[in-house]
Amino acid sequence: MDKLIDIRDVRHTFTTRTGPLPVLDGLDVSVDEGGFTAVVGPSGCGKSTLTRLIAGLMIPDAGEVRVHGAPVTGPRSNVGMAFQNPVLLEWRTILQNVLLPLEIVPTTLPKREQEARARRLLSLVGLEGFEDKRPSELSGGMRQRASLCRALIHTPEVLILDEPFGALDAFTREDLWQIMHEVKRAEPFTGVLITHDLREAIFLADRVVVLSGRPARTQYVLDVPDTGPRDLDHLYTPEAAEMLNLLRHQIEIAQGRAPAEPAAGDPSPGDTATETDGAPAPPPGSAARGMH
Ligand SMILES: Nc1ncnc2c1ncn2[C@@H]1O[C@H](COP(=O)(O)OP(=O)(O)OP(=O)(O)O)[C@@H](O)[C@H]1O
Repeated sequence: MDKLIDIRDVRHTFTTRTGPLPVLDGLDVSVDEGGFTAVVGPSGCGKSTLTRLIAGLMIPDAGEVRVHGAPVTGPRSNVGMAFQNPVLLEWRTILQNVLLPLEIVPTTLPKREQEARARRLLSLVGLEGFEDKRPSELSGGMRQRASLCRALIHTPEVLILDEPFGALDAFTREDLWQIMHEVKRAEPFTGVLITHDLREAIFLADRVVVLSGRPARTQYVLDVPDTGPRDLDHLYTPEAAEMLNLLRHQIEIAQGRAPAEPAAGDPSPGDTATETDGAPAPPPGSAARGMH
């Protein structure tokens, strides 16, 4: 499969009032066309900065950010974004909110077809009948579903989801995970999901990238095996438990609460022991790569 997003050895330091703040230091992330990559890591490590790189909202000090093989040199209009706070405009109906990107990004789609597409997306996420409501008339989960339709209306090349379900209660969140699978089947997209929820990461994504603490580098990559259509029961299988254990261990390393593992080929510190002793092994069918 072709890489749609290819980020290599990216380094970046922000200038702040209190001095330089190194945020990224060796970031490698690639997302295949049609793939869905989740990015996890300690709070404040640089996950949202990564989404800004993909959207072309900032250019890194060093390294490469390519989309479809071309270097990203400025803001990209063909990116859809959804955030934890959906920020829908109260003076517009839900349908008008979903149509908003088409007023900003040039489109050749005739008006009637734009509206038909917005209605189709709303129906796909279960919001049929709510097209003429105002955002305040919807629950938090419904607003987030509308925000997802808005992010998809212009058929973006890349869909970026920055903790979109973080503020929702557990049941609503799980509903939305299932809706996401339905949306991806009906409207295939290439996705990048930023999340703090490891269950969400393995349920939605086909690849999970673990970032180290700040300045972030790519610490670990887990390819989630494709087990066909996923339902929530999938999260309670031994394979899922193993993946979650492994990712949790990697997060502990990223937070500095567990020792880092040696790179392949590094001399072992003891006669027989290795630093990976005690670390969970990758579950069968998954491919895991440590990055050093
Ligand atoms: N434009 C900026 N100027 C200066 N510092 C910034 C800027 N943008 C982000 N930062 C800082 O860079 C660091 C990484 O921010 P970022 O939002 O990417 O982290 P994050 O991993 O998404 O955080 P969280 O998990 O808390 O959402 C933070 O310390 C943040 O304060």
